[in-house]
Amino acid sequence: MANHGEWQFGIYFSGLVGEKPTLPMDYAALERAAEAAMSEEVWSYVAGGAGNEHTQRANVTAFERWGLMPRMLAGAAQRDLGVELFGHQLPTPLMLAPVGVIGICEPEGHGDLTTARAAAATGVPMIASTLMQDPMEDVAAALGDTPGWFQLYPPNDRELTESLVRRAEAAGYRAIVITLDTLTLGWRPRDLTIASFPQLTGLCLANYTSDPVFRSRLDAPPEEDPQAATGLWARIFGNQSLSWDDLGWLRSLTTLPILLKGICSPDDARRAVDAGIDGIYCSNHGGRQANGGLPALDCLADVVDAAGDAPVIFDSGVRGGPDVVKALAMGARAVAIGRPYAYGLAVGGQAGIEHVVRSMLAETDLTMAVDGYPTIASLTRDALRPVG
Ligand SMILES: Cc1cc2nc3c(=O)[nH]c(=O)nc-3n(C[C@H](O)[C@H](O)[C@H](O)COP(=O)(O)O)c2cc1C
Ligand SMILES: CCCCC(=O)C(=O)O
Repeated sequence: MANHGEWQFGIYFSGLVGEKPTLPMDYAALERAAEAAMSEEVWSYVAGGAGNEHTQRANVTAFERWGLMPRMLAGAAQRDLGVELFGHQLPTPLMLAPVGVIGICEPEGHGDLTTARAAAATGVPMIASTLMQDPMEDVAAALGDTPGWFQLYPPNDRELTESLVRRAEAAGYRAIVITLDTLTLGWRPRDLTIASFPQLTGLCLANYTSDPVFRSRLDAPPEEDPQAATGLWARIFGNQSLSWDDLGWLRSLTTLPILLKGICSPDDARRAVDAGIDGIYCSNHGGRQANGGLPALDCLADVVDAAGDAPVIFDSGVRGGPDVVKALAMGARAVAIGRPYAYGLAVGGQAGIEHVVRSMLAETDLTMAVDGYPTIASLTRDALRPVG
């Protein structure tokens, strides 16, 4: 059994064992190292966002507008970061957000499997994207006992949608996350300039090309005519006519918990819960889709209030332990990271992801220790004050 507790009490400090760390110890250094490690195409794709990237930057600076109130003598010598989600006890509230094309962040092109192995080693759940270089079954096997959720981009083909959900169930994923904010791709100037997007996504169609329904739609197998497979994928990927009326049908496909990702409006959160959705994933896709929007953090509290008993997962702009703590205090049940672990993978492979995860957990744990919050339950909105 892997030791998932290495981050506790901040012992994940290379300095404590007297060695100079070989991996970056802060986010700015991680970003610089990732840019140096990645090709220009991959860097533009992963680091970039929509438009002039205002929303992407605002996601990060939104955290600076909130401060944590330190409490003394609060019994925080021992912390418990455990949370319950859909009947499962998780050791920490951290999750790996779905990053389609994570495979390309690793030269060997098996970044999905590497991510799953890092998730297994740290006990931090992975949300596996529909867009992967390795099929979901292989990724689920690499996760072992660590929970995996499957992120669904519902294609414009009901039979294929059903097949993907059934496969996810059979492979052992424990929840389905339906992403709603990317039914079409946002305006991404960096990708438009480098024009690399079709090549990069074309590498990540393993969940489609391994699917019997997808294959049945092709005249020749994808191995013989990859271009036709990519063309078909491009035609069925977007499902812009998806509506609230389709949720009943999506709900009927599985007994697994379903979450909707990309929810920022409290009205949408309410509507989702009314439609039998089990969890809300508050996110603006890390600022990669709509520019000119609100920072995701600014939407979180209202979404939590509207979701009632349904758990809310949060991502977009989380860059360190204090951000995790602030999102939890706002009411998120769990907090996910996207770019940080993709950069970890580019810089150090599996060890790089583990380093990012353990550093973030160590900083979360230490923030709670220093500020006097022993448990996730002790983190309420009372712990937060607007800065200035
Ligand atoms: C390169 C890249 C690919 C992504 N692919 C997906 C995806 O396939 N499905 C999805 O729901 N979200 C995807 N996202 C969005 C992430 O799940 C997450 O919402 C976002 O990265 C969080 O913001 P952060 O990068 O600031 O942490 C992707 C993000 C990045 C950076
Ligand atoms: C076609 C969607 C690509 C994956 C994605 O979600 C992203 O790049 O943000």
